[in-house]
Amino acid sequence: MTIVLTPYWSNGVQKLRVAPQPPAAPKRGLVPAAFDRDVHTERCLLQLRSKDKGIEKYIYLSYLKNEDPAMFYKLCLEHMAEITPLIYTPTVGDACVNFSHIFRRPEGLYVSIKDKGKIRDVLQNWPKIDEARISVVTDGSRILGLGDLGVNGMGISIGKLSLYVAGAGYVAMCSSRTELTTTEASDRSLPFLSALTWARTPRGTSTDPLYLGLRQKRVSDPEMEAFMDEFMQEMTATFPKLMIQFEDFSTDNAFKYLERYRKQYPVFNDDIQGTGAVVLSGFLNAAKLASAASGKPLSTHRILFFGAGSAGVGVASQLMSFFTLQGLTKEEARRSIWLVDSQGLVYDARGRLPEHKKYFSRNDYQGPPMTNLLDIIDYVRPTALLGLSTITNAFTSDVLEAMALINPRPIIFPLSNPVKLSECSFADAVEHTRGQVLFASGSPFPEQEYQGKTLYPGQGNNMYIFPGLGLAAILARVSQVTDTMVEASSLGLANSLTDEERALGLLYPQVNRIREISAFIAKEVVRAAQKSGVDRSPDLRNKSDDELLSFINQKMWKP
Ligand SMILES: NC(=O)C1=CN([C@@H]2O[C@H](COP(=O)(O)OP(=O)(O)OC[C@H]3O[C@@H](n4cnc5c(N)ncnc54)[C@H](O)[C@@H]3O)[C@@H](O)[C@H]2O)C=CC1
Ligand SMILES: CC(=O)C(=O)O
Ligand SMILES: [Mg+2]
Repeated sequence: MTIVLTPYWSNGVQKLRVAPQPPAAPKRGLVPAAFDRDVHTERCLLQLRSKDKGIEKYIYLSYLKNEDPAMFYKLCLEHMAEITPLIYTPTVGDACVNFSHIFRRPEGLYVSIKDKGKIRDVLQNWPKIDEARISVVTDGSRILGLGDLGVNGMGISIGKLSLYVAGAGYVAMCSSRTELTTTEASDRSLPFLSALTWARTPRGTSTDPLYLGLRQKRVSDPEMEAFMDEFMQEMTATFPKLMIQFEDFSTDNAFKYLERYRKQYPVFNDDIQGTGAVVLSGFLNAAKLASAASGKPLSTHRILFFGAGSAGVGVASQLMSFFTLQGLTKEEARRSIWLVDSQGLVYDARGRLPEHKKYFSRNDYQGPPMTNLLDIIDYVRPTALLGLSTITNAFTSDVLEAMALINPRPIIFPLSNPVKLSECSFADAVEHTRGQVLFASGSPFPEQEYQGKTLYPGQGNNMYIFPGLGLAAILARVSQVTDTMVEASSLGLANSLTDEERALGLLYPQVNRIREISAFIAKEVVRAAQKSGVDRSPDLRNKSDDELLSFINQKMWKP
C-alpha cells in the first residue's frame, strides 16, 4: 500500500497527515460475485421503500446505520427530503415512545442519577474519548411535545446526531485515521452523545416490563443541580474539545441550565436558541412577502405566540432582533410581541407569572383573563400567529379565517412537533386563507395545489440551524456560544435561499441542500465567534471568506 502524506496547518505550523484512501475492495469470496456498491444503494432504497409503516422504516434505517453507516449517510444525503422525516420528526416521536420496545443495541452514553459522585468513571468508558466533539444531552423530560419519556428520550439525541453527520459531515473531523472501510466508518461515525436518564418513571411505563430506565421519581431541584454541575464539569474535563447541545429539557430546567452554564462552557439549548434562530430566519423571509402585500413597513409587524414555554419564549426573544434590525428600540420590539399560554393572554394583572414569561407580559391590558384565541386575535390584530403549544388543531378554520381577514398574507407557523400535535395542517391553512398563507411548520407537510398553482410549506425546524452552528463552534473551538453566533446562524440561513427558491415563494431553502446551507451558516457563525472573541482557532482568522468556506467544506465527511 502506498501512503500519501498531505500538508496541513495547525496553529501556524505546517504538519503532515496521511491522506484518506479509497475504500479497500472487499476480499474475494466474502461478497457475491456480482456485488456492486452502486446497485446495493438501490437495493437498500428499495428495501426501505418496501416497508409500509414509518416506524418500520425507522427500524430498518437504524439497522443500516449500525451495519453500514456509509450507506446510511449516502442514502440520507441523496434522499434528504424522503429520509429526514423517518429518522427525525415526525417518526422519531413514535420511535421515542416505543424506544424500550424497538431497542436492539445501545447507542450513545447513559448517565443516570445513580452515577452521581462517579460520573467521571462512566465517561471514561466511552470508547473514543479523543474523537468526541459533539454531544446532544437530554434528560428526557419533554421530548418533542410528547411529555416526559424518561430514558426513551434517547431517541431524540440519536436523531439529532444523525442529522449532525448527514447535515454537516461531522465524522471527518473526528478522524485521525485513514482507512475508509465501512467498519472503520462505523467506528468513526459514532459521534458522542449522551442521555441523562435520571430518575423518573414516566407515566405509562411504570408497568412496562421492557422500560429501560430507572423506576423512581425524578429527584429534587437541588439534587439535580448538584448532578448537573458534576456532569458538566466532568464532561468538559474528559472531552476538552466537546460542544454540548441541550435538548428537550422541561421548561424550567431548559432556561435554568442554559443560564447556569452558557458563560462557562461551550453549550447551547437547541429548543430555546436553535428554534429561535430558525424561526427568525423564516420570519425574516415571510415578513418581507407579507409587507409587500400589505404595503406596511416591516417595523409594524405584530406577533402573537400561542404557547409560552421554552420554545415560545426562546423564539420571542430571538424575534426581538427582527424588530431591532428594522431600527426599533428594544422596548418597541418587546411591545410588538404578545404571548398566550394555557391560561390565555399573558399580562401582568393576571397574577404571579413564571420567570420566563415576565419579560413579554403585557402591562397595557388590565381586563378579565382573555382565553379565547379568536378574542385575542381580535384584540391584538397580529400579522403573524406562531404555535408552540403542543395543542393539535388549535388553529381552527375560524382562527385561520380571522387571520386572513386582517392580513392580505397572514403568517401562520404551527411549530409544534410531531405532526400529530401541529396547531394546523398546511392543507387547512391554504384552504382557509384562500392560498395566501405564509406557512412554516415544525414537522413536514406535503405541498398543496391551489387554483392551478403548487404551494410549498416551509419547515421551521431547528434541524436547519444546529448542524451549522455546532460545526462552527467546533471548528473555531469556541469557549462559549454567544447570542451573536446564534443570530449569525439565523441570518446565514435566511440569506442562503437561491433565486429559484425565492421565486417559488419558499421561506426556507430546500432540505436537500443541507450541506451547502450548513457550510454557509458555519462560515457566518465562525466570523461572529471571532468578533465576540470566543474563538480559539487563530488560523481561521487569517482566512478570507472563500478560504474559510472551502476549509469548512473540506472538513465535512462525505459518505
Ligand atoms: N419547530 C421546532 O424546531 C421546534 C418545535 N418545538 C415544539 O414546540 C412545542 C412546545 O415546546 P416547549 O416550548 O419546549 O414546551 P413547553 O412545555 O415548555 O411549552 C408549552 C407551552 O404551551 C402552552 N400551552 C399548553 N396548553 C395550551 C393551550 N391550551 N393554549 C395555549 N397555550 C397552551 C403552555 O402553557 C406552555 O407555555 C413542542 O411540541 C415542541 O416539539 C420545540 C422546539 C423546536
Ligand atoms: C425540533 C425540536 O427540537 C423539538 O420539537 O423539540
Ligand atoms: Mg427539541
